[in-house]
Amino acid sequence: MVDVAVICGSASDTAVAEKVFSVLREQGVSYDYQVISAHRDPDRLDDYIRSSPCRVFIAIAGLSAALPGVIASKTARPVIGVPVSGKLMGLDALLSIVQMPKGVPVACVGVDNGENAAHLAIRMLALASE
Ligand SMILES: Nc1c(C(=O)O)ncn1[C@@H]1O[C@H](COP(=O)(O)O)[C@@H](O)[C@H]1O
Repeated sequence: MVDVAVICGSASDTAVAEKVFSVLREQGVSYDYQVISAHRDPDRLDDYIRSSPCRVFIAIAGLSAALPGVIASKTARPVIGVPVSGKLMGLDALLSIVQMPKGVPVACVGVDNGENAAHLAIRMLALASE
């Protein structure tokens, strides 16, 4: 059983994931880490979402960042997206994550701001434990 599932679209997003881990570790929150692309490996992503016992997902992705939205389409658990800076300073990923259609919500933190994704996840978890 883990509290948070952290998923990156690519191993190249690891530096942003490390920011998430550092806050979660500091606060004693358990997490699982996976690199799974919704674009490149949709079936494995589907399997992971179905089998993960986590309570919150943090999805980290750059470029055309479908990952957080695809996760949100497959679970009712909260999804926090972290846009990663890349070719367009992260604006492409930011807009991909923020502009979700109604009914499929994704919370979005600032570009490369893995720390805030972890802090927001911790606040969500606190709702259930208070
Ligand atoms: N946005 C996505 C998705 C996805 O949304 O499924 N899969 C990979 N990516 C992003 O592509 C960028 C370049 O990836 P590579 O470095 O592997 O070419 C990464 O920032 C990743 O998050």
